[in-house]
Amino acid sequence: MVKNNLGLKYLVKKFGESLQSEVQLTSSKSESNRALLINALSGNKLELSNLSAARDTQTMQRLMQEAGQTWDVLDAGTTMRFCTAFLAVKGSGQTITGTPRMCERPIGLLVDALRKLGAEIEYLGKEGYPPLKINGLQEQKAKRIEIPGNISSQFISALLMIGPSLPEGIQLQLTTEVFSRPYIEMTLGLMKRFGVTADWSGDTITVPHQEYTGGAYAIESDWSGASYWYSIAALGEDTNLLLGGLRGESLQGDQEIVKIMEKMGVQTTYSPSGAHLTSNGRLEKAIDINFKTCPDLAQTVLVTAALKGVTLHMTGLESLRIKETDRIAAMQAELKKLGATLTEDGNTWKMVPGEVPAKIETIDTYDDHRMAMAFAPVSMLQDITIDDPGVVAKSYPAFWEDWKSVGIQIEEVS
Ligand SMILES: O=C(O)C1=C[C@@H](OP(=O)(O)O)[C@@H](O)[C@H](O)C1
Ligand SMILES: C=C(OP(=O)(O)O)C(=O)O
Repeated sequence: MVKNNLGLKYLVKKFGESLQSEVQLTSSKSESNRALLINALSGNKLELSNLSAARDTQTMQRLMQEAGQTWDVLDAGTTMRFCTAFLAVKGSGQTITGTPRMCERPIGLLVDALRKLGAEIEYLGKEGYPPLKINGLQEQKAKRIEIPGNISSQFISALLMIGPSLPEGIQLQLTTEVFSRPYIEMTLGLMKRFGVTADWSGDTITVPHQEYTGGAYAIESDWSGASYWYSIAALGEDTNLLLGGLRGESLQGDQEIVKIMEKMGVQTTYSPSGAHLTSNGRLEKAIDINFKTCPDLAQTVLVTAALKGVTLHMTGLESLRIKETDRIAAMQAELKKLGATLTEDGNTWKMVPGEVPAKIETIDTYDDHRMAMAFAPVSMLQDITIDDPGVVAKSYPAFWEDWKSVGIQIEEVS
């Protein structure tokens, strides 16, 4: 089990002032975990700096260093999918497992693809889910692999990163529309940074056999983590906030938060130090958003909109059901506490804000870091209690410390 501080709650006190401050943001776990996999596949040729302190990244780093018989990824999706692909080329009978929730998150499409390439993979529990026992491929049996792109882009990223190490390379044919596409582009972008070329034409991505080159790379700050600060800025008045370490040209699709929040009052400009957030006074009362390219922003945007009286018409939320928790169900329950309703009609969702109660009930977090971080900005309007605040460690361990550093008061309650 992942040990969060069970039983602990944080009372985040209302912060009624205008926020004039700066924060050095945590770095991206998505970039970090890709860089760590590429480093391992390259024979440790990379010089990485600013690796994320996220538990998901620390776990990835520890597993790669220990190289033991049992790889426990805890609740880290990327770590599970990337290490499974790594073991499919380098493994010799290792077991890979994770938390009970991780063993409910699908991996069948990745396993099918790796088996076709020639790896021997056995399901130790339920077919299609971790835990797995993996023997690395002795001989490559296929090069062209068909894979749906609408379940998790992490399967595709994992296959692409091992592609150059395969004797014949890999050719992926994406058989459905692609969700979370920017994460695949991030993968290809980092591979290119380390000397590997790939071609994405139509629905086919081709990676020839080649060697990763070495080189130095500083991981960028985390745009998903930045989204909670955008929420604070949207809910506060007269904000002036510098988020250190973010770049205007990012590999991360969650930079989309800039465009979304422009419609809810936050303007972004860049300097060499990072992203500067100021208030722009705008508020659109109904917004259409497709979260297909940025699913991790959904919770932040839903909470911000619910509190600003903005109706959201949404598509692209399908993958939320198979993340750290069923995020649709969790959001339906918790948004109710803010007086809002989230309804589903086929492949579309609608969030209608309501009257925000004068005292909001404790927010439950469902072992999901993004539940805690998305609801914390309620404190711009009133006191809010967040259950199991330690969940943030998965991606942003310094989250609460960073909040305190700008003057937000937090008290432990039980
Ligand atoms: O590749 C990545 O780093 C990620 C891809 C996304 O997952 P899916 O591709 O499963 O949507 C995202 O939700 C996750 O937090 C990180
Ligand atoms: C879904 C997430 O992570 P993962 O899939 O890597 O567990 C996330 O960080 O929101």
